[in-house]
Amino acid sequence: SCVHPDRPEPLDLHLGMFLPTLLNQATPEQMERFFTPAWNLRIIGTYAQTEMGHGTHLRGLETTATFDPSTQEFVLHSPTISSIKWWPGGLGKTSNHAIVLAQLHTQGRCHGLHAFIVPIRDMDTHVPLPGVVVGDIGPKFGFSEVDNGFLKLEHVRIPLDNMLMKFAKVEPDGTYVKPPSAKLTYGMVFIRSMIVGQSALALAKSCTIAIRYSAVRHQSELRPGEPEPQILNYQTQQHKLFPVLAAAYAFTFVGQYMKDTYRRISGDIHAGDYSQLPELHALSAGLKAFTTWAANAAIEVCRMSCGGHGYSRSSALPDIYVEFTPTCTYEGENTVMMLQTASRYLVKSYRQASVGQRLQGSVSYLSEAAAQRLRPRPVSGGAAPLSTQDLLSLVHLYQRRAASLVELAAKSIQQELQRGRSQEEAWNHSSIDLVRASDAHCHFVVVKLFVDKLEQVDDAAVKAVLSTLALLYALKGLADNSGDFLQAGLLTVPQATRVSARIKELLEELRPDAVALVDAFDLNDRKLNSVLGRYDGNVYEHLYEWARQSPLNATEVHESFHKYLKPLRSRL
Ligand SMILES: CC(C)(COP(=O)(O)OP(=O)(O)OC[C@H]1O[C@@H](n2cnc3c(N)ncnc32)[C@H](O)[C@@H]1OP(=O)(O)O)[C@@H](O)C(=O)NCCC(=O)NCCSC(=O)CCCC(=O)O
Ligand SMILES: Cc1cc2nc3c(=O)[nH]c(=O)nc-3n(C[C@H](O)[C@H](O)[C@H](O)COP(=O)(O)OP(=O)(O)OC[C@H]3O[C@@H](n4cnc5c(N)ncnc54)[C@H](O)[C@@H]3O)c2cc1C
Repeated sequence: SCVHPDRPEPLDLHLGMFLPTLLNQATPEQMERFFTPAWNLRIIGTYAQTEMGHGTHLRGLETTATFDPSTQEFVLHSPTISSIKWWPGGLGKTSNHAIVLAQLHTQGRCHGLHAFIVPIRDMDTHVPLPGVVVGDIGPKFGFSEVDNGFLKLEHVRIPLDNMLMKFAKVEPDGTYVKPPSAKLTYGMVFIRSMIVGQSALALAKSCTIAIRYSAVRHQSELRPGEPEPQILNYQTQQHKLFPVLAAAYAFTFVGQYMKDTYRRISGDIHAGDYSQLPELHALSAGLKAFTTWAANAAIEVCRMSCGGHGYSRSSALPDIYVEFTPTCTYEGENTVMMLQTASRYLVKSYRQASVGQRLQGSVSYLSEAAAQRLRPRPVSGGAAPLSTQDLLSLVHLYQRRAASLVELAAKSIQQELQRGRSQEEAWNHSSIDLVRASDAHCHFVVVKLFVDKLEQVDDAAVKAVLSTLALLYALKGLADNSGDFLQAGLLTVPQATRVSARIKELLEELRPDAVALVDAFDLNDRKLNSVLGRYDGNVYEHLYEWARQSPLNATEVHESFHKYLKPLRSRL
């Protein structure tokens, strides 16, 4: 990571999952035996959970770890082709250890998924150990620097104390001791929380490149006879890029919040208080999905906004895209994560609120919504007056949209049940609504955190421009999702028209500050690694320079001319 800052590389899983999983799930003795050498890079580890046949449905994983009390060992085994571990980063060639997730069998019973530390390569020769079949899975969409691997375990024996036993335990006689909370073994909340910050960084990089380049690039005529304007002066260009800029700021604040929340709640967990784990799981799953989906789409908007040069790898945007897009899939596929937030949290909370329970945390608004439903509605009905200036009223609007979509999803489940479907069938037949509800909930959380953040800004000028960005973020989201707001009776058609007009004004207001706002992300040229996004704006000279370095230009006449073209021509 020192050689390629922010680029994927073979040690990512070691640093991002192997070490943190040890920190969270290893006993003090295991910390000494594994963490210290891992910290010193003698042990290089990866996190091997996904199998060829299953990534999402963890209960469907097939790898087994069977305890043999006669030797005090676990026998790790991949019983089928589909049970071969598949995808772990750094597994193919780099790692000498893996944390393997396997179904624990002891005393003839299966106790579900547990984590085991499995040495896979000889510590001196790096040759795979007996019974370990390991290799690289081949070329991918991107990530070519990373040896994502496969791992087939053939009755591989590891000592009893290689099971991560901070929570669940196996005694020497094979007795299984349950963890204090079954949910602790899921893990993954750490990385999901951190991915939110990665979304912000990917957005910040992309819009820095696209906005700087749009200030350098001149194209077409705005007024006949006048010099070609900077493309950043076109309203459509601003409409593409300024909402991305606003989202980059929003997600930066949400990323900081997620980091703090993770620290706070994981502190409680270490102290034995698990009460906030559901909130942390729901928030990290939902915001991981919400921010990665948004960033994934926005990177491509930025790339296309650079015209032809955006397609050149010199822009850095193609690499940013292929390196970022797997965040929508790994660490929990996004749709599945949205459904976790919806089901396990929003719908459950909705039901609790409906019977009058007061809710805490990010869903407390569902209590208010439930209370409002009990009050008689005003006779006039209709949407409340909308202020395109007042951020707090917009937060409230997002909150009411989320509440209404949660209600819609919960009602859909109810209706499906009344039709005689089973709970699971009713659930599947409502899952489009459930994902929509989660999306709206996350959108509300993002808008709220952005607005909350403004309260902490003292500098009046900074506060003013950040407020403009927050307003743009909120109104653009309103315009993009106007169907939801209209359907929920929170917006009228004339109000929607006013929102579009206000967005245009905000774009114009932001134009003079746009370049300064991306400079404020403080991403240096080395980190951006983009010819189009250079700080000095000297794009064309360096584009020419970059092309001259292309391997095809190493010789004036390419060997293909002598090998193929010339002989072919002589035969014609
Ligand atoms: C799909 C689910 C969420 C559901 O699993 P399930 O066993 O069917 O569970 P359920 O019945 O829905 O829920 C049971 C219960 O467990 C809770 N729960 C679920 N996940 C967590 C968690 N992480 N923390 C805390 N709690 C969790 C749920 O909310 C449920 O709670 P409840 O019973 O309602 O109170 C889960 O299995 C899962 O997380 N799958 C995704 C797998 C994944 O994330 N794999 C990542 C592999 S590593 C990787 O990709 C590395 C990337 C490379 C890089 O970072 O560079
Ligand atoms: C670059 C990269 C690196 C990775 N690194 C690692 C690693 O280091 N370690 C590791 O263990 N794994 C790793 N993975 C694997 C990754 O975690 C899984 O691919 C991911 O969890 C998704 O699981 P899946 O592939 O089984 O997708 P699937 O679950 O098969 O998803 C396919 C489709 O089915 C849908 N679907 C599945 N279940 C449901 C459901 N219940 N409800 C509705 N729709 C559903 C999904 O929404 C999706 O549209 C990596 C993957 C990639 C791409």
